[in-house]
Amino acid sequence: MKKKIIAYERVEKPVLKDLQKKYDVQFFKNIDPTTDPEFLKQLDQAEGIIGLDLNVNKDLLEKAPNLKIVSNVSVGHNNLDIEQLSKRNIMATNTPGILTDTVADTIFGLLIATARRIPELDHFVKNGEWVQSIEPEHFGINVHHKVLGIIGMGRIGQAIAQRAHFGFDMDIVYHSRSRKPEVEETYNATYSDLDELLSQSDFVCLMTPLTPETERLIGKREFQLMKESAIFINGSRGKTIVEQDLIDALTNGEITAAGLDVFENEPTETDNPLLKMKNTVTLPHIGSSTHETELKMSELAATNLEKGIHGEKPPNLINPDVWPDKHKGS
Ligand SMILES: NC(=O)C1=CN([C@@H]2O[C@H](COP(=O)(O)OP(=O)(O)OC[C@H]3O[C@@H](n4cnc5c(N)ncnc54)[C@H](OP(=O)(O)O)[C@@H]3O)[C@@H](O)[C@H]2O)C=CC1
Ligand SMILES: O=CC(=O)O
Repeated sequence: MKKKIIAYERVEKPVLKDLQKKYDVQFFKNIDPTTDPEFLKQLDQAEGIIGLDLNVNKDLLEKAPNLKIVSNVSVGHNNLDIEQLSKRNIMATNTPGILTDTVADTIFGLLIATARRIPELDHFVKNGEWVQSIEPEHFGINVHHKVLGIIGMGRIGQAIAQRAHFGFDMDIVYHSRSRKPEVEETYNATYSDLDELLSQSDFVCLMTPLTPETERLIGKREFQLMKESAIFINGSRGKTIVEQDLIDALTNGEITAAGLDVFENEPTETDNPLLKMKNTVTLPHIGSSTHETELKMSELAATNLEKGIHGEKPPNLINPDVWPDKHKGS
């Protein structure tokens, strides 16, 4: 009998087709996984789950007695309760590295689009408002030679630093849990505590994972520490900031603009005030969403999944504590 698999929300078609040849795979999208009868039926038998952003918590795991692996098609894994997974000896995997450059491109694009007001002025031209030469009220802010503060100098943070240093002659200040001597040397970056980074930077770019330590990391106090001319970019997760405090900071002129790829709730509410502001650029969480990179992510997630359901060690195991002693070193 074919092994049962759940594919959830996003697995690229060629990868899904390939998996469907080998396993009994059901694909679910736009359902409520806590109540959908077909999902719950498959969950009862499933040995593997592959997909994006499924909330894998104690409740779901209690309904998944045969599960061996949850394979995220993302590098972020804040949707997974790792403690509960490990308790049940279930593997969790993600897709680090292969999306790094694509996400850094997106974040840098967002930064430039916000500083140079590209979406706003695109709308201005297409709307027929460009009827005479533009006025200073349409001018933007330089990106090159400015100070870029990066919070979370991991894989993606470093790829952003590379673009900023070599492409735009920016001065880089960063904050992470640990110092990175190699990064400091390669990108002439300076380590700083969070408050100093916030007060020094022309652009503040948030690129940490969402964890209990980073949840609501940037709120009212932190926005008030930023320069009034600062542009804030969030590429991490929406819940790493206090969204209402960002709305207030933009409304009160405590900072100049914001570029956002992520929101507290996704999809965000259509009446979110951030969507009505001229000084925000908003994206629907597309950091890694190019055809090439999404395919690679699905392929890597499928490799992780297949290894896991066949009792082999997946390359991107997040909770190595589940790997039995007899397999250590393999
Ligand atoms: N918008 C999008 O589409 C995408 C968003 N992401 C988000 O980006 C995140 C980062 O990805 P990636 O760069 O690959 O991950 P990494 O693990 O390589 O980097 C994470 C960085 O965050 C730092 N960090 C963790 N906790 C804290 C903290 N409490 N305070 C300060 N810094 C902290 C880490 O510090 P240290 O190195 O010292 O441990 C590390 O430098 C993902 O987890 C995901 O949430 C990822 C892909 C796409
Ligand atoms: O947000 C996307 C991810 O890969 O994490």
